[in-house]
Amino acid sequence: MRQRFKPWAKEKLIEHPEYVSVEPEKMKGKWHSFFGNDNPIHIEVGTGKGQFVNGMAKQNPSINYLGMELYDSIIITALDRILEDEKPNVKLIRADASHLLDYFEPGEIERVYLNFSDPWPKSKHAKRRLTHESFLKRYETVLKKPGEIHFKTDNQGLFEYSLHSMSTYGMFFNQVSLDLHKSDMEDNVMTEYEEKFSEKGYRIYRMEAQFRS
Ligand SMILES: C[S@@+](CC[C@H](N)C(=O)[O-])C[C@H]1O[C@@H](n2cnc3c(N)ncnc32)[C@H](O)[C@@H]1O
Repeated sequence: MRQRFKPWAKEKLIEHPEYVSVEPEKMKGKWHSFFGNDNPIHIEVGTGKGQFVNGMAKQNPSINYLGMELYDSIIITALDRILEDEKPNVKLIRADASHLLDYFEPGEIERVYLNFSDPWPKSKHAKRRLTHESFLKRYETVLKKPGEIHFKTDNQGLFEYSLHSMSTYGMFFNQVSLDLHKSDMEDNVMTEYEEKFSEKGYRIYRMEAQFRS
């Protein structure tokens, strides 16, 4: 995602500790208290501008959504979206998924969403893909068993890589769609990238994968 440097973004994030955690290590094991309830917590890794987590939070008030994003200048738009109508069940974490184990206790999360993750097409960059084995290990640890990953992308190469990486890891698939917008899924919440690419006529791929318990 293209980002413009916004020097004021960090300050604004810090002004809203009720919605954004910029020091997630301090929240390890305490995420339910951040939401003020024991409802399941679902995270979107690489939430971007937060359209998905905000839409999901509106659609499913008894699930807590946590949007994780690397960059202040991008996550700031997700915060603006939350502030527009102050939903209690969506919060943000400005953090790098590579350090997931520093932020969450084992079993603290109930689902991981990966939407339109950066494809890193060169094979020398495969380790950076969010569905690389090293990331799957981290997700498996922080997820409550059995633990699911829901994944959407327009990128056929990344989708094929991810199917292979997950099945090699021993995961199985509850749903696989090779053309989501022509499928019968009724409650799909679109992400920014999904809107942009489907308007251009690109096909959207989707899967629900589960770890073996
Ligand atoms: C292509 S965008 C997709 C944004 C959004 N999910 C969507 O579908 O519209 C991918 C986002 O993932 C973020 N990202 C990439 N690697 C990450 C990581 N290791 N931890 C957290 N966020 C990451 C990027 O900064 C970027 O905003």
